[in-house]
Amino acid sequence: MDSQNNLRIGVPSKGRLSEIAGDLLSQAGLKYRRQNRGLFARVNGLPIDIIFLRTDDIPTLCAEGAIDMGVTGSDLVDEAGLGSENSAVSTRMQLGVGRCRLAICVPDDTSLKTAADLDKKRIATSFPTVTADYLVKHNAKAHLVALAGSVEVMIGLGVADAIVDLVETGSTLAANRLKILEEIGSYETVLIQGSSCRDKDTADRVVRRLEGVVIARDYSLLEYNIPRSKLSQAEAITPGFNSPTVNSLENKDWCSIRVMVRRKEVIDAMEKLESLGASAIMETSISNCRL
Ligand SMILES: Nc1ncnc2c1ncn2[C@@H]1O[C@H](COP(=O)(O)OP(=O)(O)OP(=O)(O)O)[C@@H](O)[C@H]1O
Ligand SMILES: O=P(O)(O)OC[C@H]1O[C@H](OP(=O)(O)OP(=O)(O)O)[C@H](O)[C@@H]1O
Ligand SMILES: [Mg+2]
Repeated sequence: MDSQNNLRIGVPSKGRLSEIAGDLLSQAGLKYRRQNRGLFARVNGLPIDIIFLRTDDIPTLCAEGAIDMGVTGSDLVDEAGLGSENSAVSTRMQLGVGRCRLAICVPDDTSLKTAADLDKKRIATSFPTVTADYLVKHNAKAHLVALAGSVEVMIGLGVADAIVDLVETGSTLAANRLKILEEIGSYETVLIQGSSCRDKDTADRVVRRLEGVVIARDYSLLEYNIPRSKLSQAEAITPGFNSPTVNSLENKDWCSIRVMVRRKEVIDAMEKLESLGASAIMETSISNCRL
């Protein structure tokens, strides 16, 4: 196939999402070699090119049709003004990683109570579009100072009365003696697709492959034996992704169950199943799946 028709996927060239995106694509069987600081790589055996870009440029370049798909933060999709329905990009998948919140933050000892109190104040942020939208909804007219980074120090420097920035663990806020006044939104890493995508079949294939990895990361396979008389109670504890697989055992009064369970619920489910009378309860991790 002519490489001009290859599906182009934009991947962060540096920063925290660069490794996250690379690992996901590699686990989904999209193998490529990035040479030195090259900005382009061809995927082995598939009609796909990887373009390495700044994370915050990926939504706009996808909307412009320069790339067909991209891995980026949903916060950056919103900030590019592309978060609404009917826009030039759509979110194909939430990737279950890179979770963070965007928040209005103020000094620990502030007298400010709500977003409305920010009227006539100064706010420093790397998210002027999302911030302006939020302030309009809360009837506050503030002066926005748009910056590329290190936003948390701006109150101390006298540049602003409040900031709007991403918060993950909250440790940067604590280190700068700031606290959250209001949360604007919750975000995560997403796979986006442009409306003029040049190869929708390959794009769907990429989505299916990534779904296999993302679901597998979230779930474990649980197997156990249970008396048939307890089957419906066991099914209530582990309803499964679709429904559990029930197999017969030599002893007709018993059956064996195979079921997918959210990883964070496994220990709790094991305890409940044991109390119910289940035996040989085993958890196996899954690295990839098709449901
Ligand atoms: N703690 C966090 N701080 C900032 N961004 C985060 C955090 N956790 C997840 N993210 C996501 O990562 C995106 C930033 O990705 P980027 O590739 O620019 O990484 P970076 O490490 O912030 O790079 P840079 O050094 O250029 O600031 C955010 O838009 C957000 O979606
Ligand atoms: O709640 P936390 O876990 O502390 O994470 C949030 C901090 O991390 C990010 O900064 P980054 O490291 O990207 O530096 P930057 O400001 O230079 O972009 C973000 O802008 C916050 O400052
Ligand atoms: Mg950053």
